[in-house]
Amino acid sequence: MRIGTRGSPLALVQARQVAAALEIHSGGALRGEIVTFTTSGDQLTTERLINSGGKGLFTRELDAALSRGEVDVTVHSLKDVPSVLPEGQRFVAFPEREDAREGFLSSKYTSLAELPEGAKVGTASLRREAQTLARRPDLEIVTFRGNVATRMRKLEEGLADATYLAMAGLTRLGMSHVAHPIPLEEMLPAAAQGIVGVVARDDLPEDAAEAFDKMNYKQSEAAAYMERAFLAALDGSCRTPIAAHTFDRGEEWFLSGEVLALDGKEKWSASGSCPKSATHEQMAALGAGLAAQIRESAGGRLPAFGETW
Ligand SMILES: NCc1[nH]cc(CCC(=O)O)c1CC(=O)O
Repeated sequence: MRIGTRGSPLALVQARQVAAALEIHSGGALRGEIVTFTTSGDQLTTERLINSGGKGLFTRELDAALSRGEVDVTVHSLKDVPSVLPEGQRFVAFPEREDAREGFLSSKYTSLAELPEGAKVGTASLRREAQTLARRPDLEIVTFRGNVATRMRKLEEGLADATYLAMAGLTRLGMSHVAHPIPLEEMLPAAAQGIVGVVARDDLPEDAAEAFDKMNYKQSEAAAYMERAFLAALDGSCRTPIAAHTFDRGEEWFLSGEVLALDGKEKWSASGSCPKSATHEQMAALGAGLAAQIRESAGGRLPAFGETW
């Protein structure tokens, strides 16, 4: 099986884990060969350009390669995957979710609360920017892009006093020790953060489909459907101030979502639950329902997402 992926260190770790699981779950009958692609998102270096580049920046080239049959499956960080997959493609596995929390990185401070008045926080994420300003309007946001090593160097150079990275990425790279995890209730992560999605064409052979089904985790799958439905109903992506997370409450899934004004001065939240036995449609209905509640309570004051692309 040819496994398409971005070439970043994190993407490669994720693709290799899928390749290893494929081999195990097919009893050695199937092997994975990693094929790397550079996506439009990888080429972005200009400040804020990422916010005007459109949806699917990190997936477009992989989607095309899968459609053309150059690869058999693609592996993605689910939070970078647009709400609607290309025609003829479907998810075949959501492996075990990694730590979904945000990580706080700083050489001097251990949390947002400790930062002195007017300190600089580096991020290129509109969600992290809005969530930061909501709690600390005095802070200054500076644009921070690049991989983990680049961002840590920027911190050391003093370009910012602190930054955020997803614990999932850091943990997969064996670097979770550089960050202070932020409780989920304190800073709700991006929808699908920490989840990996495996995508195939509709014509995936049965033996491969079975192997992917065995590496699928019900928890990751449920969270994927609920959080992505919430996001889709708000027409957002990981570059808009929308956050969502699914909590495990025994017999039920508890979905919590929020949308913020770009300056963090307003915040709309909604939450609800559904039984773990719910169908994908019922899960998606919960996500869409919470989004509708937020639209109603915001009454036309939601940021105009369409215009931020
Ligand atoms: N938007 C970039 C991106 N996409 C996935 C991850 C981390 C891994 C994950 O959340 O699954 C990151 C980096 C980050 O937000 O710190």
